Amino acid sequence: MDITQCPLSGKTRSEHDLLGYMNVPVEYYFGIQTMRALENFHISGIRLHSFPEFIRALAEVKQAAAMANRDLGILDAPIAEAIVKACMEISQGKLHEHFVVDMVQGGAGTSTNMNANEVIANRALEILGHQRGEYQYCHPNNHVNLSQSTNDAYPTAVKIAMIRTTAKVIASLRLLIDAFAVKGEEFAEVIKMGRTQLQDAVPMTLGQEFEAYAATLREEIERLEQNMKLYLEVNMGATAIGTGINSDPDYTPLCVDHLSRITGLQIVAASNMIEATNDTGVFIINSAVQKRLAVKLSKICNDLRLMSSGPRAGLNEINLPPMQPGSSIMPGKVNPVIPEVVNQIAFRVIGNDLTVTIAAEAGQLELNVMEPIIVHCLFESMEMLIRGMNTLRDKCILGITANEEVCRNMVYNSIGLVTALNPYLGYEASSELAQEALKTGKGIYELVLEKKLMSKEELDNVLKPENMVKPRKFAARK
Ligand SMILES: O=C(O)C[C@H](O)C(=O)O
Repeated sequence: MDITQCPLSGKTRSEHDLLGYMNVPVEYYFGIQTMRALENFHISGIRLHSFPEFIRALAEVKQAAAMANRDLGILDAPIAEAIVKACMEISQGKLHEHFVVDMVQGGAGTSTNMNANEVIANRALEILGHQRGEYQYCHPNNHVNLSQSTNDAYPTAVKIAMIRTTAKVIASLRLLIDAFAVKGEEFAEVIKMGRTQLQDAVPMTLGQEFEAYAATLREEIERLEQNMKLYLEVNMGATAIGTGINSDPDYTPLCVDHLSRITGLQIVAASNMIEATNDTGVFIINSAVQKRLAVKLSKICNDLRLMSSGPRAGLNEINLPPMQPGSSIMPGKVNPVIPEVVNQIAFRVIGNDLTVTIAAEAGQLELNVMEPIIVHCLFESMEMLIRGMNTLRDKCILGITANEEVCRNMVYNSIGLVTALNPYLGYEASSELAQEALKTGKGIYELVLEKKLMSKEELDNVLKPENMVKPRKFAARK
């Protein structure tokens, strides 16, 4: 819930901008420019306060800028201190309900930047002992936005928030990987049929299947961590287009130093500010990395749905924990709702990646004005991935059980078992066996003994689970 949904006293203060005057409810810490954005952008319905890490990062950027301006002597110390205090309150979680603009907006993020500038200015005014709206003492543009433009402050805040949100994605991913690894060990002895093209292939263990899920997801940690490092390069001091107009030559290093200390991140200034101001390459990579993770999660969920299909007329190799009645008409039916919802998250992340790609491509000359939709997509994808992975782990993976007998019977009744006899009988004889088994309905095991192709001891040894699920030494072929 944000402040615009709360009951108001009806009292207002008058504020003006280049378009004229507006009455701003006294309860609001934001001012006229945020009011304009509220009127203009009823778009996604998702407001800034849905992403607290973003608000925290905006406050940290504004704090670093105020400290650098104070150090340079271009912002009076009492005003700087009030701004710093207001920013610290916000980064600690206060006043988030006043960050109300829609995430999706025209104007390259100016509405977001002004929402932050106005809330900080009004809180700083209170700290200085003035009334909200008395901007002659602390002004959103003149003081809070000093030495900045949206075009450096906004992407810098986005990057800091992305680093922290990515860390949360990694934390959830690690827990999910651990859950798959635990199941990998639990199912280490469960022999089952491996399949390619959805046809019987060769045996494996269910443990190998689950350990492979852990392994494929483990690779994603490195991809996400690499991406986090790219976000450390920022363009504070670039101001509008990277030339640094209206900023002091010493502002960038000072601001970056303060920002590093405030955030605890090793932030560096971009070497080419013009490039850094119009480039969205880091967002493209981040989106691609998220898509890669989403695609892998979705593939795994497809597998879980297949392996748990049934219970009587499907593969029925595993049981997913039942989460809810599946059907309004079919009594007793239970659906794999958790993998299904994770599939849908993946579709959304894949769609968001396309949006990010198109928006990144749409940059023109010195700026990419499409950054708000990029930012919205990236945050949405990350938040959905975090929730999706937590849900998948807690409500599905940890509770999976194996139908050992079903898995084993499918191996011993399968024609695919014949592949294990290849090295002993040769491809031709094995093919004939497979065809006969198919035609007669007899098992491979039975046929080999019937035709005296191998002794029972030899056959049992070859078909031991541990001999079929990993490489082994063979005698030379004659
Ligand atoms: O808001 C600003 O500081 C600049 C704006 O994004 C613009 O380039 O028009």
